[in-house]
Amino acid sequence: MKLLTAAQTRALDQATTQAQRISSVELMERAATACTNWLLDQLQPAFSTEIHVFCGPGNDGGDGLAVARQLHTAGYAPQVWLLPAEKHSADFLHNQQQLPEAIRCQELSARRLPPLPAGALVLDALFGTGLTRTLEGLPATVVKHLNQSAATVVAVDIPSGLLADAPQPASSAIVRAHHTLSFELPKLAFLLPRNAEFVGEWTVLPIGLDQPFIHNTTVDNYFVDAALLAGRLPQRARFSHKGTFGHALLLAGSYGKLGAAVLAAQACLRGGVGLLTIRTPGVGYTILQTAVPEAMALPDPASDFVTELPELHPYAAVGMGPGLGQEESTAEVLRLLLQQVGSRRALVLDADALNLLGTHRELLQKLPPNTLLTPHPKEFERLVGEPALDDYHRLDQLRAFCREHRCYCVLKGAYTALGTPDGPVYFNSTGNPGMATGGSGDVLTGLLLALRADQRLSPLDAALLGVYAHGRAGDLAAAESGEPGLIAGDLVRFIGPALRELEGDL
Ligand SMILES: NC(=O)C1=CN([C@@H]2O[C@H](COP(=O)(O)OP(=O)(O)OC[C@H]3O[C@@H](n4cnc5c(N)ncnc54)[C@H](OP(=O)(O)O)[C@@H]3O)[C@@H](O)[C@H]2O)[C@H](O)CC1
Ligand SMILES: [K+]
Repeated sequence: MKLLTAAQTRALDQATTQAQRISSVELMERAATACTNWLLDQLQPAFSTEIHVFCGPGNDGGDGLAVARQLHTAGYAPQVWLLPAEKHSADFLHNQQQLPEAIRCQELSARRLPPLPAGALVLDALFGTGLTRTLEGLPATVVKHLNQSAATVVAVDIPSGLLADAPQPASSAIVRAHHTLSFELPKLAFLLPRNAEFVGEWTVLPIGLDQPFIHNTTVDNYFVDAALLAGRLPQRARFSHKGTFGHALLLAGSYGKLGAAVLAAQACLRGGVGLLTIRTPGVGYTILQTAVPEAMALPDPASDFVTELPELHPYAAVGMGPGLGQEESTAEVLRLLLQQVGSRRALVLDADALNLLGTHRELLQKLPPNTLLTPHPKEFERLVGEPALDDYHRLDQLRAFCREHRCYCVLKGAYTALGTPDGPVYFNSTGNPGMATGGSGDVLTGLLLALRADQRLSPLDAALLGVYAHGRAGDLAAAESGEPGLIAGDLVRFIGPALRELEGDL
């Protein structure tokens, strides 16, 4: 799915009314119907539920008025609260006129704020994507009132006070919704860590907006769902051979951290690699040959760390990082690797390989094009050399980093963000908090290494598929073990089923 800016969303509304020859009031009615149906699904059949609909002066408020009317028709008794304003949108005024007299409709003031007890339902239709500045005065007081209440708050389109696509002061008054109902597409703001407390659970409600317009709109950000990945992972042809799926080299492990190498190796095999060779310190030889008999082991002459780079000739892809440690001799291996890997061999760098890049910054200039890096936010900060001011600044840093180094960078988080050399950022939709556990990143590295070794996949597709399948494996594992009980080894077991879901033209 594409993530449109607020301005693009407005243009999409217009394109839809033109293409479908409907009025904007009809579109608003559709949007309201989608919200009402969602609410009825949640409510039924608690007709006694106390419902308060808070409406602002624009079309978000117009949506709220239409929902109130529809809920009334469905047998509920919503109360409407209006924010006083000098001007109102035409569609707001239209829906205000349509409001049945039986609905209690009152104007808000600092002294007239309704008590909102636990069990009450609040519909936040104060402001939507037309927000132009931070809320102050009465609107901010109302938001504070909603946030202090014990009621369940459902935001129409976006929590009021939150900008859809731009940073805002940390002190901004923003509704903390339990649920957010977004029309047709999610918004960039939903995917950023800082906004989780405002957006709550979010749901996209399709309202039949113009698909050709969406198709032809160029965006900076995508939300990666199964539909976006359809057809990107071909089924294996009967006559395919190990060469098709590539021979990968994994440099991983150090004394006390061989588990990282084992997990990455197992994930690489489950990811479908043709052949896998692992370079570990001598101490890892027996461990790897026992734990991962499907892989070949190439022990380093040193017992505790990787200190020598093997001959790269046989390999289609090289992965380096899990559990390596940050010895100077290992940094030297990374330096040689960057010199020798060439531009045709795929390269995946993670964990200590990234930390070594952060401490040997001159090596950053040697990254071959299409290198795939998988930092978590702290590793990313070390890579770029300065902390991010906020989530949007971090996204800017990600875009700038990928442009400068012509690389792909997987910034790990709740909605893992894949930065690409040409600018677009792809936010992943799969995964769960159970995956915040040791070894989860090592599994991702192994899986990505396998997909980068696969000769059929572009660097972008390998990265998108790997990140999505990793999260999906986490979701399948959590369904079995629960989130707290999930361990990285479970992810390995579910890589196969996750990839199978993506295979072919699902
Ligand atoms: N996406 C869709 O397909 C549909 C969306 N719909 C809904 O429409 C809103 C967007 O409506 P819009 O009228 O553009 O904007 P808002 O309702 O968010 O608010 C605009 C009014 O609010 C004033 N405003 C803006 N910021 C502030 C502020 N900080 N303090 C006070 N007042 C503010 C603004 O006044 P200005 O002075 O800035 O002009 C406007 O009066 C979208 O979110 C959906 O809910 C449609 O229903 C159709 C389908
Ligand atoms: K809202």
